[in-house]
Amino acid sequence: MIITVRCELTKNFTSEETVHHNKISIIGTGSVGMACGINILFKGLSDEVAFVDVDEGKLKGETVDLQHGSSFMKMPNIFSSKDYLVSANSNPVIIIAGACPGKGQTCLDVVKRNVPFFKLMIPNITQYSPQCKMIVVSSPVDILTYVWLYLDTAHFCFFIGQRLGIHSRSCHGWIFGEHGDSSVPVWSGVNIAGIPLKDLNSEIGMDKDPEHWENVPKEVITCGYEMVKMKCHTNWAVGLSVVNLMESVLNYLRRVHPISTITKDLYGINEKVFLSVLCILREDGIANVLKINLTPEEAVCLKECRKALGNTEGDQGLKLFKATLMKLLMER
Ligand SMILES: NC(=O)c1ccc[n+]([C@@H]2O[C@H](COP(=O)([O-])OP(=O)(O)OC[C@H]3O[C@@H](n4cnc5c(N)ncnc54)[C@H](O)[C@@H]3O)[C@@H](O)[C@H]2O)c1
Repeated sequence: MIITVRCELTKNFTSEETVHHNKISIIGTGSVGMACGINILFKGLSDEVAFVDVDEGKLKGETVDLQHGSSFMKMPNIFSSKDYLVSANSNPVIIIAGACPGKGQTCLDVVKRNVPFFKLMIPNITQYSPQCKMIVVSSPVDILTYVWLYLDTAHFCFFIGQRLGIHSRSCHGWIFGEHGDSSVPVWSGVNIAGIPLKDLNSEIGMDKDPEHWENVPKEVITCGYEMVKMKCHTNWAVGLSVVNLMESVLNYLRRVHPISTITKDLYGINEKVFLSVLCILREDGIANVLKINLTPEEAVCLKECRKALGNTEGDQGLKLFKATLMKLLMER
């Protein structure tokens, strides 16, 4: 037997084989994938993280760069490969690979480009992690049910906090409905330490509001586009919000999050529709939907929002994407 420094330094009491209990895989090491990865590593949410990407050079570069920072991480087991075998026995698997809308492109263009990616990715993921939950972050927007509205609410609280000089975590308020122009800011629920801002300014968020708080939700809608103009993509806030939701699931936290789920007979909307509402998130997903009191005006806005979503649902490209995704999931 060759005497090495390692044998001299330590005495083995158990087998050297590493046993991992909790592995997360990230498919796609672009800007959003790496933002999610770094958050998971810093929080120590799993005891192993595996990355998969088609671009081997980038994959290796990102992995080695992260591994070199291991001393500063709570959990340093980072692996990667182009081969999905590296993702075996993961739960959850986060899918962040795929095309982003380029300049002048619509969501539809991304749909058409992302369908072949999904056809390739989902069978590979499920082959090695048949029991996994999948969290989809890739565009198009209506598949991002667990992400978008949560991110909008985070932006909403941030902008409120900026105006008041208070940390956004101490600003409570929500965006309901959908991600986009018809999203609904629930001003009646906005409060700081239980003090409703509506009690201090009864016109808050309305057109005649002398303080123009109605600009806050407008900023929420436009800030993503502004960031894309400045840095060509967005990644940090979405990465943080994805990992925060995962924390609720993985750590059995039963926290309340504003996230999209399929709803029926809620807030006067009788049809089945994906809407962002307040949900209790637990280890196996959404446990309950919280029914809060909306003002009649907010309820009307939510119905308008449902109509806007209805228009999107009629979109042939989105129908094609959903049908393909559902077929792939059913084939698991
Ligand atoms: N939910 C949100 O808020 C949000 C925000 C930003 C971006 N996005 C979406 O997330 C996705 C990724 O965004 P990004 O900025 O990280 O993009 P990016 O271009 O930086 O990275 C995409 C990565 O996916 C990889 N990839 C492509 N096809 C693959 C495949 N078949 N298998 C494995 N890897 C593959 C690419 O090599 C690349 O590294 C896009 O669809 C984008 O629209 C969502």
